[in-house]
Amino acid sequence: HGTFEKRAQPGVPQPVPVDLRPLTWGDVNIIQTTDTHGWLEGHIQEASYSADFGDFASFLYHMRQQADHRRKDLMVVDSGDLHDGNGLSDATPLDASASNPLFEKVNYDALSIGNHELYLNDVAEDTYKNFAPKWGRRYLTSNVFIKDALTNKTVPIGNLYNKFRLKYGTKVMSYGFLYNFDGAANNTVIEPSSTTVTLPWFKKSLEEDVDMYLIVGHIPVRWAEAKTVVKAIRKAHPSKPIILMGGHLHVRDFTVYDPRAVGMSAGRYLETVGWMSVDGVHDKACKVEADCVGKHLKVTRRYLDNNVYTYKTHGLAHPKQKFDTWKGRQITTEITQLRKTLNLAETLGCAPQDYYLSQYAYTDSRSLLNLIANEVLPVAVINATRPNPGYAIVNSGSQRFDLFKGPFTYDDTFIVSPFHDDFVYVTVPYSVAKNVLSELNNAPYQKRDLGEELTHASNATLTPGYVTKDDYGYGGDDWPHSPIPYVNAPNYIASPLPTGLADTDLVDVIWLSFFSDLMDPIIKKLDPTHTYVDQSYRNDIDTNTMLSAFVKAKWSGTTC
Ligand SMILES: Nc1nc2c(ncn2[C@@H]2O[C@H](COP(=O)(O)O)[C@@H](O)[C@H]2O)c(=O)[nH]1
Ligand SMILES: [Zn+2]
Ligand SMILES: [Zn+2]
Repeated sequence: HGTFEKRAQPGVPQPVPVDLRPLTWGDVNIIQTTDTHGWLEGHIQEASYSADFGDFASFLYHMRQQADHRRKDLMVVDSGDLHDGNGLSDATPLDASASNPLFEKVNYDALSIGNHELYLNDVAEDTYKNFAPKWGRRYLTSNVFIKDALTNKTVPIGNLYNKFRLKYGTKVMSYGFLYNFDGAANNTVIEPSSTTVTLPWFKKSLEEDVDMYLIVGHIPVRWAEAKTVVKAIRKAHPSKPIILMGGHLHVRDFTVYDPRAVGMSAGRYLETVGWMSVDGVHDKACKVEADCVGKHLKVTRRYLDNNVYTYKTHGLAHPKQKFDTWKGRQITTEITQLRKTLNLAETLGCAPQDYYLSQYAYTDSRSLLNLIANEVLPVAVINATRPNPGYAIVNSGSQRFDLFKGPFTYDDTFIVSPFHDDFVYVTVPYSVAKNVLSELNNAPYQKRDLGEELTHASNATLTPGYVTKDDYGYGGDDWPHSPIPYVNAPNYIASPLPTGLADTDLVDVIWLSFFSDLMDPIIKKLDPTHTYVDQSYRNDIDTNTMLSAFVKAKWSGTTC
């Protein structure tokens, strides 16, 4: 094996190198990234995921060399959500404007759009005008449209579909589907996949002569929207292989729709790179489709930890071979330069301990959400000079990652809390304020189904990490880890409710403009006698800057 070279910061514990099982290659092989959310630098505080996008590019070079050696087809795909979660993509005035050019240096065969490319008009416009065209027909948006400001026409952001032929002869029909996302910017339209599959263009695309169908989508593999597309293709083609490379839930997952149709998603934040091999795409027995109905494809899946040891082990034909490529080094250099330009490593303060997003219950002092609710909101958001006491609420989904002990940098503000929502408020009687949070947390909301908590037998010498059980059971994780606990949190969290108040006393209820569409009806329901108008609470603090303001107020001045 290659030595475990770390890009992680000095002092970051190194995983004990292990024997990684060789990957299985099939007729057709697929490498997937999804929900990278700007993490092109990799994880400098977590050695297991410490490779950067330049290393990933070098890995792809070696894998493409192996595909040539084996004369097997290899596709590289991405399923969207390219920003919101890292300084590289979020520290520029227009999100992803500096990170997308880096992303474009990796040659993907098919890509699709994520919901994070669609929350803001200018980001959707930039994706349509500048990012999608860079990929030609490879940027797939079968059910995502934009109102073109120049022509005033509503057009696909990328391509509805793309039929292409791979190097060793596999003919692929590819689509890009987004889940039924209902929070998109008003210059975009998301068409339910159940509608799309009934349209003439889709039906006509099914008449093309191809060997397999590839659905690259920002769509959870087990959700109805995904199954709708698979079923529609299966109805037209009883045994053509169908491969869905999904995402959005930030989980490692793999599912079997039928003996010749499978779906996979490769986690999040460039922690994971998905590997799938499919044998049977060119099965000579399938002269006519009827001959192979129900005949299982031979599929393997593997969730690779994004680190150089993994890439060398699986990518190099022999351990002494040089791993770094010129392109890989160029990307790494540009990432380093961009981090400097954006000043991402600037230390704002010193975190006294680790705070975890999902490893501990929200009530636990090691929970990040507990820190946000009980310290950040009271210190950095609530304005104590106002006549009424404040009660601040945020959605737990606004917090994106763990916060580690030690130097807290400008980059960390985007890693943990990347969004820039304003705080708005209404002044209501305490009788209303005390019921708002429970109403919010009982509201209908697409909770993240992160799959069942894994209780794999943990081994003390294993580094903590993903332990995944999917439709093929355990064994998908390339690197054996001890499981990290996952604890669900309420969808909304709040600062402590003001105490000692009578029901008629007034309270400023403060929340993020991101979920005013939920809040306004709740306030109305709790106090039908009043018509409240949301007002801006303060113009100097948003979801992102509340964290930097708190760190400067409470954690600066101490040396780590
Ligand atoms: N406060 C905000 N929360 C947001 C915003 N955009 C997304 N979100 C949260 O993220 C999840 C979806 O994330 P994904 O990576 O799984 O697609 C969403 O459910 C919200 O909770 C935002 O602008 N502000
Ligand atoms: Zn995502
Ligand atoms: Zn998403």
